[in-house]
Amino acid sequence: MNIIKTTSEQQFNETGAGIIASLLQSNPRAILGLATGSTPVGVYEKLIELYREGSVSFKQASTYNLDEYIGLPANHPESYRWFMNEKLFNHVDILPENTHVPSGIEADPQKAAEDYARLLDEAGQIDLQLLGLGHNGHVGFNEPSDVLQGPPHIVKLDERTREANARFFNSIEEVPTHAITMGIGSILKAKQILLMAKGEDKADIIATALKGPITTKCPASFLQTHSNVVVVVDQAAGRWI
Ligand SMILES: N[C@@H]1[C@@H](O)[C@H](O)[C@@H](COP(=O)(O)O)O[C@@H]1O
Repeated sequence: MNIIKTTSEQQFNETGAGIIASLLQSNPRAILGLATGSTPVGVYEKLIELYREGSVSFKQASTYNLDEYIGLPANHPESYRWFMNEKLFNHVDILPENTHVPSGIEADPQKAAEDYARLLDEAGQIDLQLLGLGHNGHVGFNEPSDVLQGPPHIVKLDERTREANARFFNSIEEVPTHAITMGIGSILKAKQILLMAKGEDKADIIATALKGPITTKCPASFLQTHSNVVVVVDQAAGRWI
């Protein structure tokens, strides 16, 4: 596991974006697994900058997002499809049909999860999976539990996760109770994983995830079983690792 401790917000974002940009430069047809949340926002801004400078293109790339809230349509400002369009896709040369986010509005969410699983299988191996980290050790929306699931599936969100994400909604009541997420198996299939975390509030959980026991109670701990993980943290999140 390669741990990179950055010393400024700018370096944090540049490091994450640099890893993604180098992949796209060496393999323009790269398949990227992307994440939402506040952590990757600056990384996406930097990637847009690199695209505008002409140093990176997404024209032949394709993307698969980790997760989506159940019940939020693509035009809801808190849906992850909207987030991705706003924060990255609308500003680079990626073809819309090459961007994939699970659908949160299907009448049968279980089937939507199975459809996403099929789509991922057809796509082949993800070259690089970008991940943020939840305060409870979740990755994507794989919440701590007695059991974890491998393929994409429906999850009931932890109250802690809903509270953490309530900052993006008008009230906690508006935060969906369920989501569709890639499973831990889908995530671990990626060729390379880029885990990013910043801020003091992530210091304990990232140490637990990377140095503690591998347990379903901390889904991110399964990243210890992957042979190609790069971890990018700031000083605050990285203090115990
Ligand atoms: N489903 C997302 C995760 O993919 C994300 O990594 C995590 C951390 O979010 P943040 O980066 O805002 O701390 O929480 C969200 O709930």
